[in-house]
Amino acid sequence: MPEGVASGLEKGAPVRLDKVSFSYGSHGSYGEAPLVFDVDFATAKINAIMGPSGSGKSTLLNLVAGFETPQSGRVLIGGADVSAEPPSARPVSMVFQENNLFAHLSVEQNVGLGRSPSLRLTEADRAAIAGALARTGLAGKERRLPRELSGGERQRVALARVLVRDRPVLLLDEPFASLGPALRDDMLELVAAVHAERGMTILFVTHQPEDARRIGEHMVFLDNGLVAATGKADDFFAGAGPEAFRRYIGAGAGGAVSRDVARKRT
Ligand SMILES: Nc1ncnc2c1ncn2[C@@H]1O[C@H](COP(=O)(O)OP(=O)(O)OP(=O)(O)O)[C@@H](O)[C@H]1O
Repeated sequence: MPEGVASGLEKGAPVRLDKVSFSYGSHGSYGEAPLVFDVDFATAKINAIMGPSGSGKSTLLNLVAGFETPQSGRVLIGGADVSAEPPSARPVSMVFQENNLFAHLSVEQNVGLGRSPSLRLTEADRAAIAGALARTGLAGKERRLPRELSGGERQRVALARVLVRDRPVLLLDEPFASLGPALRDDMLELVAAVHAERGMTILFVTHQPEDARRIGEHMVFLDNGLVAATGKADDFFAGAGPEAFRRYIGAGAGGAVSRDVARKRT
């Protein structure tokens, strides 16, 4: 990966979408309203991104990652305009809900890709990979193929790769949505612990209010292709969020603002 954009960035680079507009297909000519994002994410914090299905959460992450290109406006990471940069040149890592791994490569190789796309690894790379595998509870599973792992273990491999890449921005697109509640809890703990160590800026798309409540520090709420509200996650869950947010989590999680939902880490 080209190091140009990443080098010199401190941990937890600021991420900003400056009047970004985007529409799929024929640039909106069939009447689809464009998605418009004008937002600053909290630097070095865990930003929860929530909103109804179709509100634009994945599109927003893809614009930051470079898988989509704005029709107008700018994507700024660490103050630099990366709008024209391909994904590989952007100082970000991304973990999806699934399919993060290459099926024919071992755990160790999948993690190694975070260090070198050609898997030409130095001793220092190998040490970093071993450290990341230990950190994510995968020591001893180095030689396994992804199909020989559980769903949770596969997501741990993806997180181990994030660790060895060591980028200042981490994009998480519902990475634990297909895991059961106990496993999801473990993974949230791991993300929170990694964030405490590394301090990267995290953009965390989730449909689960309890997940956002548990590790989210800042909230970005999308509605209908727009940033409808932003603020401290605690304030949103204390009922100070917009009516649309209360309706959303009320409908989606049976009144998740109540106190008995997973308590936030301190
Ligand atoms: N590849 C695509 N081509 C055309 N339209 C798309 C494409 N991907 C998404 N859209 C549309 O863009 C809008 C935003 O979609 P997006 O996937 O970003 O929403 P989301 O908030 O992530 O939804 P979900 O919570 O269901 O994953 C939706 O109206 C969706 O139908």
